[in-house]
Amino acid sequence: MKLSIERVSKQYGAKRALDNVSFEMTEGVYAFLGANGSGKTTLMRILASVARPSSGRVLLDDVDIELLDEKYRDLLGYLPQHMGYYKNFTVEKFLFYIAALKGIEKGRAKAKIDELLQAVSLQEERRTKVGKLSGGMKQRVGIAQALLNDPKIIIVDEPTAGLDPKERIRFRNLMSTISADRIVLLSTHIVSDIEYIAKELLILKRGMLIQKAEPQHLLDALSGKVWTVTASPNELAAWQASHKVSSMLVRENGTELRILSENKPAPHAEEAIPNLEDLYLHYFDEEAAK
Ligand SMILES: Nc1ncnc2c1ncn2[C@@H]1O[C@H](COP(=O)(O)OP(=O)(O)OP(=O)(O)O)[C@@H](O)[C@H]1O
Repeated sequence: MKLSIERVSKQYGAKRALDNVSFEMTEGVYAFLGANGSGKTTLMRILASVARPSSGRVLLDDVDIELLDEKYRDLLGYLPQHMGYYKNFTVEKFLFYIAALKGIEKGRAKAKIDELLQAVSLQEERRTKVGKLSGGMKQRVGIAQALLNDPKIIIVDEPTAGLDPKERIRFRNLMSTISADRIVLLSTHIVSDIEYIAKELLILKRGMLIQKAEPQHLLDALSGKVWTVTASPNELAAWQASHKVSSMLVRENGTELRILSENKPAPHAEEAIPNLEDLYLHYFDEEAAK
């Protein structure tokens, strides 16, 4: 299976939300990293066929998804950034309702709902009204509804927003397991969500795809540019003003700063192994500073 994005642009009035984006995906997890407004949601909506590109096209195994139409949607599972829920429906009823919309026969839907409620650990909430669930629980209902039709292409926009650390790990494992024979595309600001599971990272910046590569490849490119230095409290502000600081860790002998720098920033600085947080800062420094 191959999903090809060919020279896709999207214009909203004078705003170019996507600018000539091209790439291909096969089975596995792909993760969009991008600052706010970089075009992730716009691209995901186009791939989920709820929005159309202003120019360019999307092909599944070399056939335009507009021609495939319903056949394409049958293969699709989509969790939008802001999912609309029916508050008065119980979790179970909501999932049956979505299953019916997707044309899934009742017996099959029941088996699938049982399986998915277990996968997202919501068995005990199956008769709870959606309006009474916590944000993280609602998000798990959203993940379950996206998987109801056993989709071959899964598009999830910030799926872990609102999930606690345990739920994030669960979600990561679920995506990793199901991606063996599926294309999974997810967007996030939280880099730990995609560590270990992403086959490729796609870095979008102001509507342009500026990188698409294996995480390790991108991390290797940062090698020799990440350093740690230990600073006393009165030195911290100066370090922050003069360098890109990716993290700070309070230790007994001072604060350990993680710094991105082309050159060794101080004689006592020690080289560190780049991680995804460093990578995010490297690409989105100006956005992060805004
Ligand atoms: N319907 C719309 N009308 C006008 N402009 C829009 C519309 N949708 C998105 N945009 C603009 O297009 C750009 C890309 O937005 P998009 O929502 O795709 O970004 P994003 O990377 O998903 O951001 P976030 O991380 O904040 O969700 C932004 O500048 C946004 O303001």
